[in-house]
Amino acid sequence: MSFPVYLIGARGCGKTTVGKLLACQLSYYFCDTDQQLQQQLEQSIADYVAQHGWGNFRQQEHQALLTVSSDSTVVATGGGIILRDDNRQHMREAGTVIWLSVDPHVLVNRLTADPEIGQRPTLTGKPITEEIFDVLQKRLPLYQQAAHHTIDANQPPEKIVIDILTVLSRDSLTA
Ligand SMILES: Nc1ncnc2c1ncn2[C@@H]1O[C@H](COP(=O)(O)OP(=O)(O)O)[C@@H](O)[C@H]1O
Ligand SMILES: O=C(O)C1=C[C@@H](OP(=O)(O)O)[C@@H](O)[C@H](O)C1
Ligand SMILES: [Mg+2]
Repeated sequence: MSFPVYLIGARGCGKTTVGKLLACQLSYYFCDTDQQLQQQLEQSIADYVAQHGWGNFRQQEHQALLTVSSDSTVVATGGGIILRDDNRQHMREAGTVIWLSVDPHVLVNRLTADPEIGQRPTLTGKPITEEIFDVLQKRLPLYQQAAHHTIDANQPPEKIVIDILTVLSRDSLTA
């Protein structure tokens, strides 16, 4: 059975980028909870959060996670998916959870180069490249608790995909 593969990690760790490449290599579908949400809501995350707040966003995000969770699918989640217990439990039980672990200074460089501010409004009121250190510090235990595997994602996307395929093949051999 080809269960879903969930990519988790901080903003800018490469969930969307690596997810597309990984899906291609696995001949899986690719879904992104942020893209799913913005299409369904017909507005950017920034606009939705400005109007309805983060609490309502997290409820929408939970529903998007359930919607895109299907067999033979690579799911790129949003960086805050791990905040809800039910999201962490769902992903761990429904499929394989891969944490793309990236050094915060590398995240700063990537988010500076490509902030995608419509999708990534500030979480704390600080600029997203400043808040990343505190946000990541608070979320580390949740990424660790949710993940079946941790991958060093400070590398080029293609190398990350190779490392993910290696752990997935080990899983299938020991299943
Ligand atoms: N492994 C990587 N090496 C260098 N740049 C990367 C890597 N993964 C993603 N990026 C770049 O970082 C930015 C954020 O990537 P993205 O896939 O949107 O991350 P996420 O979905 O985790 O927020 C994009 O500009 C992307 O091109
Ligand atoms: O870290 C977070 O709480 C968020 C990360 C974003 O997704 P990416 O991690 O794909 O940027 C997006 O879901 C939203 O801005 C909230
Ligand atoms: Mg993304």
